[in-house]
Amino acid sequence: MSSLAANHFNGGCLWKYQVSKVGKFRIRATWMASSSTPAQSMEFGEGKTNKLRIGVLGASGYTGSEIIRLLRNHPHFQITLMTADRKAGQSIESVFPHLVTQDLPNLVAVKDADFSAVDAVFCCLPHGTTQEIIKSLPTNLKIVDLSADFRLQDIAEYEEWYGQPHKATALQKEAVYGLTEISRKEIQSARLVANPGCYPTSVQLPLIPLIKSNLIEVRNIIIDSKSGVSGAGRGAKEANLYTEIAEGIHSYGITRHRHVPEIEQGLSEAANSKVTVSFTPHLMPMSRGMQSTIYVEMAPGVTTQDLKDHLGNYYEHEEFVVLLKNKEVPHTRHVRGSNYCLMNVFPDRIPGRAIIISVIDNLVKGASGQALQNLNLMMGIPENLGLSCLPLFP
Ligand SMILES: NC(=O)C1=CN([C@@H]2O[C@H](COP(=O)(O)OP(=O)(O)OC[C@H]3O[C@@H](n4cnc5c(N)ncnc54)[C@H](OP(=O)(O)O)[C@@H]3O)[C@@H](O)[C@H]2O)C=CC1
Ligand SMILES: CC(=O)N[C@@H](CCC(=O)OP(=O)(O)O)C(=O)O
Repeated sequence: MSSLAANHFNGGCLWKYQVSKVGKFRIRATWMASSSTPAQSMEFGEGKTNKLRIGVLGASGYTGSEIIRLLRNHPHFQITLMTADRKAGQSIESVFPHLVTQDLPNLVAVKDADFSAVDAVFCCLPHGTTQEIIKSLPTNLKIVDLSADFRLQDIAEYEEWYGQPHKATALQKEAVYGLTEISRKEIQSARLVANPGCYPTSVQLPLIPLIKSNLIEVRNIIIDSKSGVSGAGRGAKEANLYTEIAEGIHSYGITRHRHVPEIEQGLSEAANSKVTVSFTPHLMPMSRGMQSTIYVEMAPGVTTQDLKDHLGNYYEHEEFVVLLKNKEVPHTRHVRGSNYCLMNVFPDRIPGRAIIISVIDNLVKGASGQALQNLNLMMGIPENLGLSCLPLFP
């Protein structure tokens, strides 16, 4: 059993956290220790709520609605601003009837938003639009951006894969790539975090630790990924009609999906050399969930058990990344609606190769859940606040 402690200021009080770990699971205890100065409490916002005031930009979209759902169970965050584009002016229950029981502000257009009543924002907007909107936000705000706009360090690469020049290059330099379990230290001190894409999360969580320890070769990495349709957002698109999606699957973006440079950026950094991957995503007839099946070549003398042992040790103390035991096969059903990434490693029939399978919920660990983990970290509070719900099953 181990423990770690953290302090933060909220509503004029210093809250002390003691996080105790027993094996894989964390038990959290909180208590109020003493009064803080007004200046310190400013860090967490002022006003009637005594909570950190959160803006959700793009609250009428799928990832925005997941942020709202997760924040329902957050002890220190309260939503005070929600924006939409076409749906500006509407109430949240008219857009998402499942949120009717929540006491939330109406949706406003970004141009009409009052950011003086906000301490931090989740930016759940389409890429391209996001850069200019973030550029115009007050610089005191903490921001977690769920779009792809600040993920690629090389702006020439951004232009190549996203088909438009980057319009906020200074902010791009400031942004920290938010793959939580890998870059926790950098995220803690960041003001702007670029939340990873869903496919890159499912691929990098298993591969980065193995590459860093030279357990797999960085050539011939083949990634076969499958996503639920919510990955494409809520906007109406002909290709996403029930009649186009149901009872069939199809690949898309073969060799040119915009997550290729993001995956290669993360793996190259881990390898300290340029890594090129084969990546093919598929659209599945399911509303949410994502699986990546990854075929790798092991380094000379390395066995699949070595890969398992390493991933097991690497993630031993992580709440949200779990290496399955024995030959258990990860299943998207087992992460549905939760912030978990489940993974396992299997021997391939081809000697020297291994098959790694990882699953996440694209909207939670692949988007809003990881974004909340990151904002918790940026605020110096326990990373799992609002996130420790079990998956929906069946
Ligand atoms: N869906 C997923 O699984 C994942 C998505 N992401 C990324 O997160 C971001 C949000 O995705 P998602 O929630 O799926 O998208 P949605 O299409 O479901 O929602 C987009 C939101 O942005 C608003 N919006 C659209 N255009 C504009 C604009 N020009 N100005 C201001 N607001 C605008 C929409 O408002 P309105 O409804 O009124 O039109 C809506 O609230 C995207 O960048 C996406 O790529 C990242 C990881 C996973
Ligand atoms: C099924 C589907 O369409 N998925 C989206 C990826 C969703 C996501 O994570 O992408 P960003 O955050 O990078 O936008 C796609 O392939 O473009």
